[in-house]
Amino acid sequence: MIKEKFFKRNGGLILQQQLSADDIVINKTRIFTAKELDKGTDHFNENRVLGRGGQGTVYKGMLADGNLAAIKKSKKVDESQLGQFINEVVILSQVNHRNVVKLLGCCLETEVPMLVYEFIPNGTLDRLIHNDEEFPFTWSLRLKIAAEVAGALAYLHSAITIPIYHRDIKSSNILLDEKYIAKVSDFGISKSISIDKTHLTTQVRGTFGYLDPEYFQSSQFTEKSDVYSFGVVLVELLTRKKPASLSGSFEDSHLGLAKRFLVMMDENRLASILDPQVLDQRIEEEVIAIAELAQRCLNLNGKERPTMKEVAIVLENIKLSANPANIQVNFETQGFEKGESESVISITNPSWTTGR
Ligand SMILES: Nc1ncnc2c1ncn2[C@@H]1O[C@H](COP(=O)(O)OP(=O)(O)OP(=O)(O)O)[C@@H](O)[C@H]1O
Repeated sequence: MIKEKFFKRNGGLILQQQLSADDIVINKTRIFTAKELDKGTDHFNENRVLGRGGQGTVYKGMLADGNLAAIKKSKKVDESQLGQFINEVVILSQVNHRNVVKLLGCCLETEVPMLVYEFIPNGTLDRLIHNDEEFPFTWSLRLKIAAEVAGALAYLHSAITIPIYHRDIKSSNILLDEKYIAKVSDFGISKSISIDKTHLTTQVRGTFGYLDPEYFQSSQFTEKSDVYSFGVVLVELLTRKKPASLSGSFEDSHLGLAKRFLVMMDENRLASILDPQVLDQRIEEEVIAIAELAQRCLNLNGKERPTMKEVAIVLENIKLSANPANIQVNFETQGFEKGESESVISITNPSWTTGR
């Protein structure tokens, strides 16, 4: 039968094997029929398209139980690339975290395999930062999203039995739900270290602007490469600028955002690169703490970067001590306007600056 042929070709047997090795997982990951997904997306109607990525097209659909879902239909790929699809199923079915998008299951009996996720209604962080200027993107929301993503990555790196590296952290892979809770998505090129023990890859993967320069040179992906990419997301949250802008001034496009940010930090000119909305909100002490954290994440030497766990702790501490009455710092060293000096005194609660 043709369905069986596709199921086998799409890695269904490998998947069944992997999933049956884990009783808990098998209960969670459903195998959907082609019929249910076809019906739920109105025959993969163009007006149901949520977005298109490197791996395929994502459709909004309704499942037989009435729940909304995002259905990722892979591009036509040759058999060697099908592993990437199964990879995402195997990895995501081991993960259970409130800030990681939930995989509901997959469908392998069609010519191109499909993945079914919970539907996340508020688009991507990328859209919020760069395409939604009307949105009142408060500092506390930025801080909350950063802390949530860091928590999810810390969990993936260390809290589960087999560490998982995401390998493509960027603002367009961070989805936002109805309450603007962040959900990390797109695990297509992730690796759990049990699958790839050496982390030595022949082909450098990831996204321009977010890619760890050390990994780019050595092809050796480490947990610190995710830390670097997360650092770029922090800089996006601070500046509302694109990581690899092809438009704008020569200076903008010539140097990537991460590099420009590091130059500004070195020259004590942080204020000149910040999003004006961030400056307006008078939370300079927190901004400096986040900028310093981003600077550490972007260290060219991976070993010098903090772990995601450290990053998550620092962010939680900044959130907790985000009471301007308790924290005062001298901003003039980072090039803030002298006129803002009424909020400039000395540090009385430096816990977040040390990350402890
Ligand atoms: N669970 C989901 N709920 C709602 N929308 C989603 C969901 N997953 C993906 N999308 C939408 O589909 C788009 C494409 O997602 P996808 O992960 O395939 O690609 P990408 O991250 O944009 O690109 P690439 O795969 O090349 O890195 C996303 O930008 C998002 O708008």
